[in-house]
Amino acid sequence: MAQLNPYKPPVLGDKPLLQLKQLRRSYGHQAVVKDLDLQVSQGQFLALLGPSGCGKTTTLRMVAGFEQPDAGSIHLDGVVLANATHSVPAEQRGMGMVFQSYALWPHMTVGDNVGYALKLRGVKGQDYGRAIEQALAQVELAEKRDAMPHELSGGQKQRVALARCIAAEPRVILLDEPLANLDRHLRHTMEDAFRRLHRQSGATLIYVTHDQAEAMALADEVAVMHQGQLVQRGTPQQIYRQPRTPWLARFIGQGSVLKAEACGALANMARTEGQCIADSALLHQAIRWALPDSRKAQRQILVRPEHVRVLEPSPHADGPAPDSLAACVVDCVFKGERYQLMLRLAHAAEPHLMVFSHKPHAIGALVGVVIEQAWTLVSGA
Ligand SMILES: Nc1ncnc2c1ncn2[C@@H]1O[C@H](COP(=O)(O)OP(=O)(O)OP(=O)(O)O)[C@@H](O)[C@H]1O
Repeated sequence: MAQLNPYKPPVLGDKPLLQLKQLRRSYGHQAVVKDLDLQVSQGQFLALLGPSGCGKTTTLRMVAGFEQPDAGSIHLDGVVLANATHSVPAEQRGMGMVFQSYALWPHMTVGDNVGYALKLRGVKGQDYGRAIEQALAQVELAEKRDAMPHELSGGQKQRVALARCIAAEPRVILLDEPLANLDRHLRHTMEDAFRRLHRQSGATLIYVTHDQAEAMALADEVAVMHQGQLVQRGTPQQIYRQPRTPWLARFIGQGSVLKAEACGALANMARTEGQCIADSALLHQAIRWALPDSRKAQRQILVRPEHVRVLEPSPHADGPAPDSLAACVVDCVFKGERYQLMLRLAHAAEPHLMVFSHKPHAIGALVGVVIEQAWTLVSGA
């Protein structure tokens, strides 16, 4: 008999449900996934984020059982699902997968699409009907049970695909860019649907995306991949506020990576990565001193636009205020709620700084800026 309510309330387990250990996969001579270690707890919503081609889908396909690792292993609840010599078939892994293309059967009603896996398992009668009803209710499509797929919008089709996955009672739901085919408005609606589903069901989800805004909005943790490797993993807030490397700092959110010289009172910056520096005078001095030909120790720092204040030029002053950095406006773009400015910093090794402003600024205007805080990065990474 089918278990009609497969999911428990969202409780994150201490022990990982899914473990990827030193996972490797190559195609020909190209190593696509390199010694990847990743753990997912019961009830967790993990986003696997990275630029196109970084190996996210290959990783997900190895977890699903569509690809076999060359080395390393995948474990579910302590049981080996796959390694280089052994692979549990995809249909025996207890995984559900939702793809970019909804892959619904066009000749079946929404209800029959959702119940397809149950029927294969021999579920019939009231149990079958109730399971479909519950799965469709979770994605708020109960009223579409008798509709045909071609009568649905893209977002509705994707919700049916999700309901079909839920109805099959998987232990882990794997989602491969499920919103990639939808327009911006629908994507936001669907993000709400995913969040609600996770909150209400406590399902364990791994969500592959190259869209950082989507990953941040949805997941309780984000694992960022680059060139087949895990770069950093943490809550969306940690990934945004505390990126380790210049690459990640540029990939997530908006911001400028500047060089800062570390000497004298700034010596700590030479040694310390992963530190928030909230001393404007110190930061300005470090940025001014980091000249391109400097042989002194330098550190790269991340400056987010929300941490930069643009000073109004005083009509009487010849130059910028003494406690600010001098800059020239090279670009000003209207973004609806604010303007995004690109500034060229005078006397800095890395000349460009992105900032926000509530007012437009003329290209070529001279302004002063105050950098209120910055984050130190691993240099050279
Ligand atoms: N079956 C295959 N045969 C050969 N190369 C492959 C195969 N599948 C993937 N690749 C290559 O492996 C690399 C990683 O692909 P993968 O699909 O895992 O990346 P991704 O991060 O999911 O990218 P995207 O976001 O564009 O889907 C790419 O360079 C891709 O061309």
